[in-house]
Amino acid sequence: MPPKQKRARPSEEAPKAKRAKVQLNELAWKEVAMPDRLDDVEGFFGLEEVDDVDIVNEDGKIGFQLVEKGTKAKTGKTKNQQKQSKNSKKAKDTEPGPESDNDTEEVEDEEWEGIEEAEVEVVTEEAMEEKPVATKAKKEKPAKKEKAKKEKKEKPAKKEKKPQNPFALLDGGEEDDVDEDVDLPGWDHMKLHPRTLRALAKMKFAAPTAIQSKAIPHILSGRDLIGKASTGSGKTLAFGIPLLEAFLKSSAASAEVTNNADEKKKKEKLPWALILSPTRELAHQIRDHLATLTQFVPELRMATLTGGLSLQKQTRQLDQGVDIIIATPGRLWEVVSEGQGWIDKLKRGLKFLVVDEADRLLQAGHYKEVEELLNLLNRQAEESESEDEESSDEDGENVDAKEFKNKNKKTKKKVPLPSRQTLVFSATFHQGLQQKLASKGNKKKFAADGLMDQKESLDYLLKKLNFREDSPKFVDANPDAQLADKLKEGIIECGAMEKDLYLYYLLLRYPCRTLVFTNSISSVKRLAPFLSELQLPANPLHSNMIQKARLRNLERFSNPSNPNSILIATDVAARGLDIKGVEMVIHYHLPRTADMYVHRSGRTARSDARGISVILCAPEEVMGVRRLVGKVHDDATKSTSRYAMKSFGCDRKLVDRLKRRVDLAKKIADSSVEKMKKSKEDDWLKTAADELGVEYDSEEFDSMKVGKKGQRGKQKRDKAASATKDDMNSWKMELKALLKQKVNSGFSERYLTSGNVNIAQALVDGELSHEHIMGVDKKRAIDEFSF
Ligand SMILES: Nc1ncnc2c1ncn2[C@@H]1O[C@H](COP(=O)(O)OP(=O)(O)OP(=O)(O)O)[C@@H](O)[C@H]1O
Repeated sequence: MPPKQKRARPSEEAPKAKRAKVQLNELAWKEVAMPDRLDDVEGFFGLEEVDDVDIVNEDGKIGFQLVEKGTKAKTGKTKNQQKQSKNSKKAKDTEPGPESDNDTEEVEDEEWEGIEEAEVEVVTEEAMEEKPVATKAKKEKPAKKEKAKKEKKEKPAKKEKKPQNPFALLDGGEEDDVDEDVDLPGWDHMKLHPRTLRALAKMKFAAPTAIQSKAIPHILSGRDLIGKASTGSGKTLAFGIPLLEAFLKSSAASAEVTNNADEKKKKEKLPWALILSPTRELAHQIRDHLATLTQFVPELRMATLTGGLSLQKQTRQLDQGVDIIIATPGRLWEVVSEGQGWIDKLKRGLKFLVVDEADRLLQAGHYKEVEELLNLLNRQAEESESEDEESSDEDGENVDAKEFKNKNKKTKKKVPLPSRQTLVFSATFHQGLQQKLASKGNKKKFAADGLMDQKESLDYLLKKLNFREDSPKFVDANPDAQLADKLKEGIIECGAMEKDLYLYYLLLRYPCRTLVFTNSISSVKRLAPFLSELQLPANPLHSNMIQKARLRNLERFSNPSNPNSILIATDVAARGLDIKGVEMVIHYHLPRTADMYVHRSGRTARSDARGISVILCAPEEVMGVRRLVGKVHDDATKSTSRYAMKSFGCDRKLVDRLKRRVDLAKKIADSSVEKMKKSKEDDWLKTAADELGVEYDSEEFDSMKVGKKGQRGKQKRDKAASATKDDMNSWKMELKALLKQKVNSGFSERYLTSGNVNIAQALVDGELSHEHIMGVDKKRAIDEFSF
């Protein structure tokens, strides 16, 4: 990775005949394919490579040379070459470098240090004229054709007859002739481009979902739109398909423009769509999804701007020219603050602005950045033009920097309507939104439902979006229900202290990919080891974890080889995550808002799948559940359906039998956690006391620290921390013995009699399953609902 501010310098020597120099940025960098997952693949996410480049060393000066077509291309990034470049650069240049970027990819950045400053020499004129886009398209085609040919050889019969089903064409591995017709009657009415249809066929999406059916035609006709649809209902493609259609249409139109007419504009390659996402994980998910959709349109280029990856690499991607930017507001703000004129480019280029999960953008602390970004995007074109002139005439200060400085000083002018189309999507827009927009926000009207702050902010944000129309099209794909069709909801009423027991019961009785939500980080920290003691390994996920651990745990949770994986998470995992096979969501705590319940529960029953959401409800939460039902289910106000949430039937006898296991596991886990916490705290306090030169007395400190209110909790924690090694050992032995016993009829004798079986290992090896422990056939929680 190149360092932050270093750029290639013009050579001081006279250029050799017919050799032109280009910047590293101008090469056709290609992203290295990574497994289809959300994480950053141990730091390799976003790795790029370039073909047809040799590294040359002329008189100790490192450079790059494009090799002629037909000759064997070498990548410019072997480790040795990087080191060579780096070393030689270091040897030559003793000037202090720019301050290092504190981004997460320091290692990779370090390895690239020095290479950015090297010059790139284009040997042939033909090569020089190749634009990155064209290079990419040309290079990918032969590879695809070869693959298709290979597949054709393996399945020759399929090519002969016209496929009966629309997907057969793709299954047969036909050549990628993008103009070939794909017959997908479900999509007929939208008159989509053959390349879009081909991708849909490959994804096996035979027909649009409701939100896609309702929203896409309006977007295609040029309307601004607010789309609401339940979780997992395909909102990403509801905006993704029209974006692709518009791109295909505009590239067809621009192909008709004669070479001379708009040559300059074509070269500039302005971004024409910006998608804002509240989280980095979502941004990558959207990108992956759109990448699948646009797989037959290699000339369309996307860039993801999110935290956690090198800012320089992302900026370089932008410099190469992108069509669609998918960004989190924080990182986009950073990019525009860098001052490379990006706000100006966005203003001139954007044809689409998409805000996904708009209500989340308000809650996540991004609001300020979103607002500032929209302010800048909405600024009058003339202002930016005059600043442009100033900046180039005077001190060369960039447009963005000036806009930042002046944005508050300017007298407010009427914001002109933008030429871009604005699309806003979420699962939790309320129904009165359209009227509110039309009335331009009567704040008093919103106060009635007690959610004043959020709705006021939302109204404000929507105004900031500066829709072209007074009343943008409001499409609600599920006006009667906020939750997915195939989601079943249940409630287990239990004592507050029994939640662990019922959680264990559910996980043991109904093994499946399960997501457990809690309201606090400390609960996640406690429950993960607790379940682990019970031989149910659970992956924790909360915002205090380092990003890499979060991503790794998410990846483990979504690993298809473990269909019974468990994730214990705070609401950081509540929105947007599209993880295949999540069958059950358990609300260990009642969510704080109805919207959060909708999003949490929406991690299951996605697309056409079934799923179940169960609330573990303590007596003090009953009123909250009633309020929740009233908000989420419209028909809940009718006396006949007062309880839209059915009581989830539990085998109470079985629950009783699990009690001792749970008690022991709790003791072991709580003691371990408290011991660890205490030793960490003691270490820290001792060091602090040493530094201050005072004596550290833990008891005295504790009495000062904890008020009366916290005394009970503290006593409990102290008790847990004071468990002796012998206590722990005897609990562990007893638990181990209990875990080997059947809790129901039909338990495998092998595990009853063979005393030295390592149950955890047997579970991992797949020799032993939950059914063995339970002594019953696997049951699906969803099947327990017979309504
Ligand atoms: N037309 C279609 N037919 C079948 N499956 C589809 C179709 N469109 C999208 N899907 C699939 O549905 C799943 C959910 O889509 P998506 O993530 O876009 O949902 P969403 O509405 O944005 O959910 P959330 O509100 O939770 O973010 C994805 O796995 C996607 O591949």
